[in-house]
Amino acid sequence: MSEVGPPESDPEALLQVRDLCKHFDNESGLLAGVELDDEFPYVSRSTSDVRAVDGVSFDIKQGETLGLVGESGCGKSTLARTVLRLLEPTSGSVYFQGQDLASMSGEPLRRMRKDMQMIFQDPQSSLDPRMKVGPIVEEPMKAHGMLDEEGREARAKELLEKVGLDPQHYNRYPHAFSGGQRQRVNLARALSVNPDFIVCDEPVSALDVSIQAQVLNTMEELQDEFDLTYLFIAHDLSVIRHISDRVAVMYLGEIVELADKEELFENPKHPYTRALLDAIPVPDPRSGGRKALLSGDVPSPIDPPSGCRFRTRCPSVIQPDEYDMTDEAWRNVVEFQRAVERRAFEETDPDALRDRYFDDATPGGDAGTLLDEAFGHIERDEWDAAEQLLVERFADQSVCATANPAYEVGSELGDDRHYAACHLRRDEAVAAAVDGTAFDDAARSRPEADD
Ligand SMILES: Nc1ncnc2c1ncn2[C@@H]1O[C@H](COP(=O)(O)OP(=O)(O)OP(=O)(O)O)[C@@H](O)[C@H]1O
Repeated sequence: MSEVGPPESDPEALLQVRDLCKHFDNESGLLAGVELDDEFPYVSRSTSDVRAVDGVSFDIKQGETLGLVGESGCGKSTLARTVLRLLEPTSGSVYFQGQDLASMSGEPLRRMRKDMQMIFQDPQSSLDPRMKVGPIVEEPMKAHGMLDEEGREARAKELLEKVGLDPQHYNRYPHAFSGGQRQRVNLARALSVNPDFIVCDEPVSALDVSIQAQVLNTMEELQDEFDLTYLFIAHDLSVIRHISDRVAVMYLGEIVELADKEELFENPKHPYTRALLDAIPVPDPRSGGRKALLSGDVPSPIDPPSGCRFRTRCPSVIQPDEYDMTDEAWRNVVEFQRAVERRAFEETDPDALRDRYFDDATPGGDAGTLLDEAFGHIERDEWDAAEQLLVERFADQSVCATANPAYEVGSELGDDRHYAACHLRRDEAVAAAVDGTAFDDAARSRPEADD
């Protein structure tokens, strides 16, 4: 890892993460160490890795909050823990205050850890119920040999007050506090060792909405007062919008979009970000609350799709160059192919399927011939053959499947960079690079997918 060298990026960044990967050995999971093959030959056990974090890069500047958002299981917590080196990275680098964390160990790493604290989602289980809150707050100071006993008590009381608690409650046990108050105790504990950087992993998700805003406001006040830098993880976009300066959107182990908060919310460039934003509950009662959520399941991180990982659910997947269908006809092909993959219908009559999926637009030419072939397979109950044909000749031929997208486009709001991992942005990225609104490495696109 150390041969990766110092990353060339924002020299003022407090944290620089480059191409970070964390893969879990699948064998450490449920069937770890169990020899099944002889006894249960029909149980196939994959030895492939879970690619929980797979080539993630970003910077966080001193004093800013980077929000990290994504669906459950996309790798947010693994990324956070790997950044703090609570988990050993599989590859890639993390530089904190210009120092390569991977090359540190023993006492220097322990000292560096003092400057990097973490707050977890569940304020209940992260506080030892047998300890009073005063000693809980003092614990990290003790571990790092800070101050004497009296000094630690005075600092703990001062911090309890700073986070909005009554210092007189120093001798109370955690059960005497509400969820929001317990999270404030956690904040005081993290602050006790005077850190520069705090990773907040879903810190308000377990709290009532009315309490969330109060805790977030306190976190913002503390950030100003102590010049703190936050990596703030949440799956809730309204929380992310409240607290972040910039936002990174994560999908299946990768960052798919990263931009200034306003830019990301007002001018999202990735179809996944748009889908997440569309899923935010709308206050207007006539809208019926939530809009449609994304269709289809998130693929397994053991065998993620080639190219763009979102392509198997993307509503805007790009038509392969070799066809010349109308947009409607291509959308129908995609919808039909996904329906066949999911075995979403029982109908096998070609005319009925044509009516159902291609009523408004049927592809002609080669695409039409291939579709007829697929209809024939379904009519003969050869579902696997139909699926293989549709996937290989349509889905797998798209640039979305054959190349990894990575583009920088011009930012309309704010003057920060806007990264969008979507091939739909290819032309914009090139234009941005040409007229100088983006950066030198804009429009860089990674080579052909290797899987
Ligand atoms: N120790 C582990 N061994 C094997 N796989 C793991 C391990 N920890 C996490 N994973 C897998 O890695 C992927 C990412 O998990 P992670 O908990 O980082 O996601 P997340 O976005 O934080 O989800 P959530 O919001 O639900 O906490 C998931 O597929 C998860 O099952």
